[in-house]
Amino acid sequence: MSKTYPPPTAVIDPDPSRSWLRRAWPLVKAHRLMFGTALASSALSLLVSVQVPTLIQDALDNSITSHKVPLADYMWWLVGLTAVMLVAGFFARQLLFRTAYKIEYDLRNLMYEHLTGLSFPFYDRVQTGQLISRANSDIRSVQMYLAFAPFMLVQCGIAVVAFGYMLAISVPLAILSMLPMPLVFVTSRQMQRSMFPVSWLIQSRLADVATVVDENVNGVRVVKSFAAERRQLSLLQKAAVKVRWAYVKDTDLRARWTPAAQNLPRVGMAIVLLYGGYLAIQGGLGVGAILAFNSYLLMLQIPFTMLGMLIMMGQRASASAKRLYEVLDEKPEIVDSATAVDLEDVRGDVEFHGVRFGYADGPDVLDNFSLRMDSGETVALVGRTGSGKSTVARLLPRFYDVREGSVTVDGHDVRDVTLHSLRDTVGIVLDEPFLFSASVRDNIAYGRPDADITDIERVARLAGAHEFIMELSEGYDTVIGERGYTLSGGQRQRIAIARTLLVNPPVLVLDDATSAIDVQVEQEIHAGLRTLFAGRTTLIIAHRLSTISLADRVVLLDGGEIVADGTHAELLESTPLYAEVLAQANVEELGGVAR
Ligand SMILES: Nc1ncnc2c1ncn2[C@@H]1O[C@H](COP(=O)(O)OP(=O)(O)OP(=O)(O)O)[C@@H](O)[C@H]1O
Repeated sequence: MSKTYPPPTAVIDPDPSRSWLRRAWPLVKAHRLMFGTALASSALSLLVSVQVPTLIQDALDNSITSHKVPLADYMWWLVGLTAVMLVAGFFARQLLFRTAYKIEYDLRNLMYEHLTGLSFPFYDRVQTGQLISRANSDIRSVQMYLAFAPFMLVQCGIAVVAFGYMLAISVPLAILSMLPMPLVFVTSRQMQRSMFPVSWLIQSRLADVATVVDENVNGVRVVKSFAAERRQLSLLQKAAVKVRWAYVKDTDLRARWTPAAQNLPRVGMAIVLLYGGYLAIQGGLGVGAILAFNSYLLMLQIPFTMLGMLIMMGQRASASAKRLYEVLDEKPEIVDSATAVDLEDVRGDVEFHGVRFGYADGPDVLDNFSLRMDSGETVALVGRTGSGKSTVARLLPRFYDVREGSVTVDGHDVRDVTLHSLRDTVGIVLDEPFLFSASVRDNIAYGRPDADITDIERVARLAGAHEFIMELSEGYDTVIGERGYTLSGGQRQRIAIARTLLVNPPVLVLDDATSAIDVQVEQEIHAGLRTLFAGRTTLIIAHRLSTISLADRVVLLDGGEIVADGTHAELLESTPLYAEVLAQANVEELGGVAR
């Protein structure tokens, strides 16, 4: 049963000329009620805590020293204030962290939603693994700053109130006791400044370790087949040593700076003791006042050390936000045009007309490529390796846009129809199909999650997958290992064919989709494949003679354009290159079998 999850409550401001904080502001604003209550509760709790030293001072001076007021009065006041601080502190923390995690949820979903919407050219260009592992820490640092910086500012604001109380007790003592505070600020700022680069280093080195581990795990089959475990291990060790070095450096710096930052305020206490004590001896100040002063000084120390941290967090968040925005500002290249219409009642006439295409800024892969496929026709596309066959396949569902010319389905340019309806119309099966770590049933039903088991079994039979699925330990409920590695290449391909067939697309593209299926098994499923192709326009990219024989027509691709078009027998007769390509492909296959 599928459950729908709430979408992000806000999006970032799209104007890239604005500061990162302004652009992120809508994320905070979306939770303003909760966040505002958190900040108000925190301010209340802090305001009350500022009263406590004064209360103790009065208790000392009025009850203990001079017995003017019963001590119990102060005790009840203290109990009352503590109760308020408890409740306000609870709400402050609860709501603050909730806001922080909501912001994080929004940011993470925004990123993921955006990444999902980006087109193939982006994924060709960017190292997505690094990007996603970095995104996690970037999201965290932006979230921390957005939620905790205002919280820290409230603390700083309360420090001003505390200082007001100190001034009310004694102006000269207040000023004198504050003398070490700039030093506290400078020290903590220095501390953060020297630790900032190291914390960056830790993050990027951790990302390096993650990459090595990821490659080791995902490439485990290559690693083991070359017996390269030692080499991989030493790569990992090298990366791990670098992480350790950075952590040790971080600890060194902490050990050097933290005691100074923590103990410097004691200089202020010494001043209070010395000058305050002098004033008390002179009779100008009560003992309670000295005690209250010390408490206020401690309260003031927190914001002064925090300011340094706040600046550092701001720098980090700004760098992180810029990286996130780089992705969020990336515009999907392949999108529905404003006037896009749905492809409906598709017959399946497909035409490539004078297509010129190349990847990114690269050279043309296809040049003046024209191909017409009538509804229901099965065409095999043959060509040397690298001649652009897969590229043709990718243009049909509009994974990429052509540089010149057009690709049409039923006469509609693929750029004029909605991507959704186009991709429902054109089913594509790749040679290395990606399967998910889910049950066989869920994998086949990927394009139609509500399909019932009868339909799933029907397409599995057509794709020649039913028999081996039934032999799996739990049949259709067997969970496939990561990327489908618990199945053979041919089995994976058959599941992928079934998955596409379930959607019942009127146009089908098989890009080397049966290459890993045993020649004999392929022959066995030919009857099924023929049934599949009947009634839909099918483009088969294949090397094998047996697969090519399923087609009504064969076209030969060379130098980015079609050089021959006809039946297999005609091409064999008229075009020496065709025979050459076939011979090469089938020799390779035989060689592969021999190896
Ligand atoms: N994503 C990509 N980005 C840049 N260039 C690419 C990309 N995909 C393919 N190419 C280039 O385009 C050319 C055609 O590749 P294509 O995969 O279409 O060939 P093919 O005929 O299917 O080859 P094969 O039979 O080996 O699968 C090649 O030179 C290849 O290097």
